[in-house]
Amino acid sequence: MIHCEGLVKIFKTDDIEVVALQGLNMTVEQGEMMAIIGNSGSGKSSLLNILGGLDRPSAGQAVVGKWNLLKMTKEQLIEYKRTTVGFIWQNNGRNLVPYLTALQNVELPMLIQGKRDRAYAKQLLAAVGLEHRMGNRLTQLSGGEQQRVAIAIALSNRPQLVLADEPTGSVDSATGEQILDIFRRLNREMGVTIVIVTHDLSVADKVDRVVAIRDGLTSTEWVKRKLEDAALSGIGGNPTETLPESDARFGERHEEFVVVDRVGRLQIPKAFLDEMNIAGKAVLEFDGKRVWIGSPDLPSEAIGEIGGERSNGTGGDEAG
Ligand SMILES: Nc1ncnc2c1ncn2[C@@H]1O[C@H](COP(=O)(O)OP(=O)(O)OP(=O)(O)O)[C@@H](O)[C@H]1O
Repeated sequence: MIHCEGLVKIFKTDDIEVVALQGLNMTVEQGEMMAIIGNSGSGKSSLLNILGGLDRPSAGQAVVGKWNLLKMTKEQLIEYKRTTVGFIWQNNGRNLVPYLTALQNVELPMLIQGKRDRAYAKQLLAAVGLEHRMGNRLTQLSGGEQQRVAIAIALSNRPQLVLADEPTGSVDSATGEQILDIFRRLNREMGVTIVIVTHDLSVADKVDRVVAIRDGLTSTEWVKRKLEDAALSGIGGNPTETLPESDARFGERHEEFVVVDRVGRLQIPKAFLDEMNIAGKAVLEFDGKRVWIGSPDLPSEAIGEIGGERSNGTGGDEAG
């Protein structure tokens, strides 16, 4: 559904250039529900805005379904936004009209496109659990209910892809959980691909996969373990070491992978680099099964020894 390769986004202001995405690679399968996680300024919104057709990439590849986001004309971009993608923001004021009812709000984008479908609008509001609130004005709804109206609106053009930027950011945790459950149901029942950008680690429990973005690049990926795998201990090393905010509970349920791009580049977590005293360059050794990364100050036999110990299962934490 989504394929980004070497994606670059540069923001130019008068005297400064900010490289928000530095050659990012990411693939999302059709029908997947996944989350993108990362610190403030890591490039999450830049990526989501590109995928939503709200902003143009500077270079690289970004393909969503049949659409090539780098090569689209203005007219194609409008058509893409109208037919393929639905957007949900944390601040849902961006796509809600306060003095209209919930139902009128959902019908509005349909009207603009000349395709009003009251039955479908009602069906969407029922799907987000608001059948009893359809006739209420937005000002009469709670923040969580308004967010559910925003989800119904995002689905009003029957999109194949829904992009949600911090959808649980401004609601309490119980409402946040409800919203994620709605996403999951829509994903299962309607087959919509869902990409959620968040700081919120509890989202990870509700999605199939989490991709971390660091400095404008995908760095680490966590895939939800199958139940039987989760019962086994020790798979995937010690994920909590590199998890954002070290959430051990999350680590127990997900298997961690480092993202390696087509030309073999990967990101080593800063904590590991500091621990190993690596700055600027490192030495690499391949023992036939694993690649070991060490500081240039470490004699190469030492890396070999560590490798030997590890493959015998007696070593400590992994270095590479
Ligand atoms: N319109 C813009 N003009 C200039 N720089 C920008 C613009 N939008 C984003 N940036 C810069 O690009 C980088 C990535 O920003 P982005 O908003 O994508 O990060 P983010 O991960 O979504 O952060 P947050 O979680 O705080 O929203 C930051 O350094 C930011 O300052």
